[in-house]
Amino acid sequence: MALLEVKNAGIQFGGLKAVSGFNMELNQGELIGLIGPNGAGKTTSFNLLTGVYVPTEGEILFNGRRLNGLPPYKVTQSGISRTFQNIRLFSELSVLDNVKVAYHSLAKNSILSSIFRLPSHFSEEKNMENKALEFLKIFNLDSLKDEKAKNLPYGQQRRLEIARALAAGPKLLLLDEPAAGMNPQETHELMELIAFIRKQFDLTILLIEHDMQLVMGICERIYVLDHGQLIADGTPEEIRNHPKVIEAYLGEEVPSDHA
Ligand SMILES: Nc1ncnc2c1ncn2[C@@H]1O[C@H](COP(=O)(O)OP(=O)(O)OP(=O)(O)O)[C@@H](O)[C@H]1O
Repeated sequence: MALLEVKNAGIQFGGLKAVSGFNMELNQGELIGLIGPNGAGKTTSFNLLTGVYVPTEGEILFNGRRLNGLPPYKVTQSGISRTFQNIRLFSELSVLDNVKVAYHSLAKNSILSSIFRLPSHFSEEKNMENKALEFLKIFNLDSLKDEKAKNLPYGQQRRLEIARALAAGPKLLLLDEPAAGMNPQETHELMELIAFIRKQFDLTILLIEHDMQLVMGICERIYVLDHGQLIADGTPEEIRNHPKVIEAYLGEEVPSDHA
């Protein structure tokens, strides 16, 4: 059984079909790209997968369970985490607290034990802090744990957002343009980091990315959207030579190794 099955899913806003008849199957452990020209429906697809939007057509199954209509926090609890195209951190909170927030949404302890500051509250708090620090180490952000998130350079903010998404313990990680705004060196390091965390945490990763070198270099398969429709899916080689993909990208960035 596929980890994620998207069957003819779509959403309409007024008269606009932002995404329509979208089919996708992700298997455990795959690293898959989702590409398409501006406005093709990529972020909308992520919003469908994470409960931000409820599909107006089709269905989404995760581990065989129907996700349609689940609110975003329930989707996170069921094992799907994401990052955003425009970084969404708690800018006034410390780097460490930004990661700890992810645990709070999953914490087993009751609100009462927090209010009355029972011993279990403190041990869970300590536990969360240690786990959060482990993630920060992986992302090379541990020395910045007390810094406010807003003071980090852009590339580090992107990494922090991924660390936070990972801290929620997902099986499926959705990354929306993780390399946006990064320089080539940062992008290269990010590629290595993504490959590493996939192995280390036994993740399945779906990646939206405009950097074609990144997508073609690390993804096993690629889905291509255009005007809300899936126009192709296949290996990087198949996608690179696909006539519909080439047509969709005419006048835009052409997906090649050297893009
Ligand atoms: N909440 C909404 N209400 C109305 N239209 C929307 C809404 N969300 C998305 N759209 C429209 O759906 C279409 C797809 O947008 P989307 O942001 O998913 O594209 P994208 O492929 O992620 O583009 P980009 O690469 O520019 O980020 C666009 O025409 C957009 O204006």
